Amino acid sequence: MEKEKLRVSNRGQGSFVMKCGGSTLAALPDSFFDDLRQLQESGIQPVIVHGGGPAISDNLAKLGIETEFVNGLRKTTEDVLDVVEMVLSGSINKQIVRRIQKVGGRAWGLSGVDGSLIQAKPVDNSSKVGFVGEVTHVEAGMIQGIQDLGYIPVIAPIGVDQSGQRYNINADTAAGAVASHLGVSRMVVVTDVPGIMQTVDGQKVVLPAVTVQHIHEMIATGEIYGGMIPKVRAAMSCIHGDVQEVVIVDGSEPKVLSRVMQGEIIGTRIARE
Ligand SMILES: Nc1ncnc2c1ncn2[C@@H]1O[C@H](COP(=O)(O)OP(=O)(O)O)[C@@H](O)[C@H]1O
Ligand SMILES: CC(=O)N[C@@H](CCC(=O)OP(=O)(O)O)C(=O)O
Repeated sequence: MEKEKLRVSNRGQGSFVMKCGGSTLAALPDSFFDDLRQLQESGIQPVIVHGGGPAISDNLAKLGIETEFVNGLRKTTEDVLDVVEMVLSGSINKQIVRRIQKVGGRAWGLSGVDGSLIQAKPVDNSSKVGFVGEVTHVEAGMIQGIQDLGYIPVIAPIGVDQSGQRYNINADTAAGAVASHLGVSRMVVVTDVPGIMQTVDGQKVVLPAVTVQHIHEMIATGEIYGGMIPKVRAAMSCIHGDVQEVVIVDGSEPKVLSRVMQGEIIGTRIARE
């Protein structure tokens, strides 16, 4: 166990977890995936955890299944869960794999169910939100095995427990848990805004860095709301472990991933204080 932990943490230095939000997936240019491929070829080992919230909502609407969010989490009935798994583990996961392959990269898609990669239990307010899970364990060795074979792991955020029950996990939460268990030093959250924004003197500005205290204040004042809340929560919980920083960036910025990896000040950085 200790040996496995050491292997995992040594590996973390050359690896990063990228969370790719459903809000931005369709808009990501081929050059984004080409940048990712080049990073991998240079010896950096990316891991992707993706969302797909808008595509889930579209599919639920087509099927006439009602959907609602409780504190940012989708209320997940058995019917909703079927669609969530179909969209995340199926179409979205394979779409990302194909886009990486299209630019000559190597990608291996799987969900948290495969090999019990993401183990989960019901969230505390499951009586209100249904089959929504929180992560109890991530099989980091499996992710490394895929990396050792030369592939970029592309992970859909569905969790599973020992009884075989599956859970819908918010993708930011799942990415934070993967980053922590893998012991990477950095998580990059790719979304549709250039970072955490605040209105200063009537102008919207991107904050280059935020402290945990500032995040709490911005949530309290409503300046951080909706889909940004699970991102900052995931960031605050993973920077307590091996993860040194979480960077929130806009996926449409040219070469955004390599710029973050080179330490350029871009997007919003949440680091350990
Ligand atoms: N302070 C903030 N700065 C920037 N975006 C914010 C902020 N607070 C809330 N948001 C919202 O968070 C959204 C990103 O979350 P979300 O739509 O869930 O994206 P994703 O699909 O990438 O997870 C932004 O489009 C914006 O509407
Ligand atoms: C529990 C919960 O809310 N799960 C999310 C999972 C997808 C997700 O998080 O996608 P984005 O990253 O695109 O928001 C959902 O059902 O929408």
